[in-house]
Amino acid sequence: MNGPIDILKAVRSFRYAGAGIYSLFRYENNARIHLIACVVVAIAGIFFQISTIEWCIIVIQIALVWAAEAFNTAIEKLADLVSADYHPVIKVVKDTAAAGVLLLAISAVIVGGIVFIPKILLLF
Ligand SMILES: Nc1ncnc2c1ncn2[C@@H]1O[C@H](COP(=O)(O)OP(=O)(O)OP(=O)(O)O)[C@@H](O)[C@H]1O
Repeated sequence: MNGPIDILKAVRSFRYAGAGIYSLFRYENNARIHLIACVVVAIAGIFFQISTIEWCIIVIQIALVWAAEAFNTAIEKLADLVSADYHPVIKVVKDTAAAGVLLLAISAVIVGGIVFIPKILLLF
């Protein structure tokens, strides 16, 4: 882009991104599951009074899973547009995009375990 920064264009981009976030949580089942998991983790974080650094790591993990879910959904929609019928390449594209979400979800569960399991054990 040449010339000064276009603030209005930046604001419009935020609005479009906001619409994407709305549609993600409104229509995508997996994104809703991640949202519920996030609320549970936030409640646990408050209950166990986790440290600032633990909050930072958990927030990064949650954002990674949500971002992966957003990219996965975008790829799925594009794939459906490119080929509504079965196609072996579409299968690989969708499965690989889903694998990205799964890998980050596994890492989030491991991080959650490392942070919360010792605190849960202390309750007994
Ligand atoms: N057009 C297609 N060609 C080949 N395989 C497909 C196609 N559409 C879906 N699949 C296979 O079915 C799986 C599920 O695809 P689908 O698009 O239903 O995603 P999903 O995980 O059920 O997500 P959502 O319910 O949010 O759409 C894919 O991972 C892929 O293996």
